[in-house]
Amino acid sequence: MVRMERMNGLGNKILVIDMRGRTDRVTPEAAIRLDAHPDTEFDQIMALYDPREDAPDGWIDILNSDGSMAQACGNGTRCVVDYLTRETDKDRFAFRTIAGALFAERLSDRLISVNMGAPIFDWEKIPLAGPAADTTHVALPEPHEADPALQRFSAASMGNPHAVFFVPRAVDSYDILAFGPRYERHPLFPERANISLAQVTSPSSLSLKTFERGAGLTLACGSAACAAAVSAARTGRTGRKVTVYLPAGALEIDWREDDDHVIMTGPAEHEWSGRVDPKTGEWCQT
Ligand SMILES: N[C@H](CCC[C@H](N)C(=O)O)C(=O)O
Repeated sequence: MVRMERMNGLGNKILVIDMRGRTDRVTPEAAIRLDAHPDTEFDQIMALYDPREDAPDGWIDILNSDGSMAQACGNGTRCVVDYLTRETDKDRFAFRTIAGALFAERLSDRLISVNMGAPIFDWEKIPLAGPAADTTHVALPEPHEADPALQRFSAASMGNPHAVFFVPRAVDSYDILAFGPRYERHPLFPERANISLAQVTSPSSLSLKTFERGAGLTLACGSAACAAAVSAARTGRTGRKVTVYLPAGALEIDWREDDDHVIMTGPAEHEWSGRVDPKTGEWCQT
């Protein structure tokens, strides 16, 4: 059994599983068993493995609740930092995931910043299934909704694929469950996509709701907040510093001019500690 922390990032349900010192991996079977129990159901598992030369604070595997691997998880990364700050007085961390290097900094007991890297707008790298000259306005081929606001989106990758639909009304006024699953698996998205509704509320703020790839409707999606903020800035809807409002709070996004990197700042919350068998998913609270 290894240490497992039940945490959340603005309500995004995270399990941090500490695999340091081991050579095995958290299995998809364990992930599916953990998600099947109401106390351990999650959006993402952040599995932390031993440091490496190119990852001084550890390698992180990100597992969605459907067992699929993800390249980025902003809310989950903040939870890993919060977990590690209970064993060290370090403030700066360098990880690596399948998408590359990932840097984070603890700003206070409540706030953690994650450098999510530079957004990717090239249709082939997002990826989209076909050419898109302008990824700020991509028309979604049939099957799509009748509402014109749900027929075109801005596409971006934060290491993981995002489709952001800018809508004129409150994001909660749309039934995202009616089209989110179909849009997530639309043929235009060869690696599926995180589907977000964004309502711009000022030149420096927007509200967001996301149907996540591999996890479904979540209370918050950090990488989607980044994708929505850069898409809003690209289309002149906002500046490069945006507050993204979610049901449980806000994320501050800063798309830096100097290095094109996106810095996401927000909280992480610890709920309970436990232990888990990474092979079978058998667990207990401690
Ligand atoms: N479902 C996402 C991964 C988690 C993203 C989200 N929880 C975040 O905080 O960034 C994907 O498969 O691309």
